[in-house]
Amino acid sequence: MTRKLISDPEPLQPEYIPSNFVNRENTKTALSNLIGPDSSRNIHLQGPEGTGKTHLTLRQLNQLDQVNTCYVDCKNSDTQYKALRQMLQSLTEEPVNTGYHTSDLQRKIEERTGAIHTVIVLDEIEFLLENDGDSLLYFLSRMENQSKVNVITISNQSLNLQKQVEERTFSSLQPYPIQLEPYTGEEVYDIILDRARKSLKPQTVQKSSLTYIASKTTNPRLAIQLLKTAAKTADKIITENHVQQIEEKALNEYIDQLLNTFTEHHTILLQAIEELAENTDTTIQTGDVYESYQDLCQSQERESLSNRRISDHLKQLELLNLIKAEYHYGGTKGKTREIRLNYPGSYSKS
Ligand SMILES: Nc1ncnc2c1ncn2[C@@H]1O[C@H](COP(=O)(O)OP(=O)(O)OP(=O)(O)O)[C@@H](O)[C@H]1O
Repeated sequence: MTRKLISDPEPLQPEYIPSNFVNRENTKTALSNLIGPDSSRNIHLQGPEGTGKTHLTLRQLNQLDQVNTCYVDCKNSDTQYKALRQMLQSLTEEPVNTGYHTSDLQRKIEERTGAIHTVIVLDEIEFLLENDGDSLLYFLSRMENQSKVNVITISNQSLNLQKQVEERTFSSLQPYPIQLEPYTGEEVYDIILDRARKSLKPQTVQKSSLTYIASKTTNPRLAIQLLKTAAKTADKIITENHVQQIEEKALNEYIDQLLNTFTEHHTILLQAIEELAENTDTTIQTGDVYESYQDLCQSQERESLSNRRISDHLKQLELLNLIKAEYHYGGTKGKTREIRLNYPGSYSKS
């Protein structure tokens, strides 16, 4: 990162957890009452992208003493097996080899959680539920040491947890629901103002440029990315005009970051959809996406994946909210999907 305008790059990084959260007092209080050795409640946190679900939870975990914590990002650990390995790794602070059977991992986790209060966070749980069903949640909801465990599930707005899991799982889990509402423009303004104050040199950002960013998106993650890209590229001062010039670059960096734990095929697939979207005002058929994806693979001399795998990749792009899909059932082709791009904020590709 260039340092011309930036005095401290940390507050602009995705993993930076702020000490002050703008307007989330109620959520902070709820989390501190519900998580920890005095509680065995399970929680389901839900809300649109960037509303602070992950960082508010991590902040709460950081404040707990004498407690084991396991954080699992289900985007990467999207099967019961991978998630259990990740949990055991967190609990033992040692690598866990792949030779174990699922039931061995479950037993070891039960042993560990019996000794000391444990908080298990399953972030972006929709990826695991979509890919592998609810067997992990069922196991967690029936563990022996329920009184010593908090299970926290976090999901985006589209998941209906109660519908997605079996009734027996939901009724033993009984998660306390916490709903996070989207931010207003003023709240996004306050969030980026705070980041600008902490990371930029004095008098390097015009107020109108922050107002402009806050008018473009209610997602603070994207807003912070806009500020960061603007700060890295401006000469002396960030003006509204400068933000307008770097918007597309910032959007691309934001999307790269969302996709950085996925494969190159996800990127190629999104590129195929972008190209199709440029040439049509209506929705895109899945068959056209496959074709266009295969053409792109060929032009890049890469082997393309099967339709079955590409279908799973499309679902993941949908869960990342980068595309919207409408499903149609019946007819000669069985289940079909119509797709359109869904870029964050009020952005579309020019
Ligand atoms: N109230 C707030 N005050 C300050 N910063 C915030 C606030 N809410 C969110 N942020 C910042 O916005 C970014 C996104 O937050 P976070 O990752 O916690 O959101 P999320 O709801 O988990 O998003 P997603 O569902 O997309 O994973 C982070 O940089 C976080 O620090």
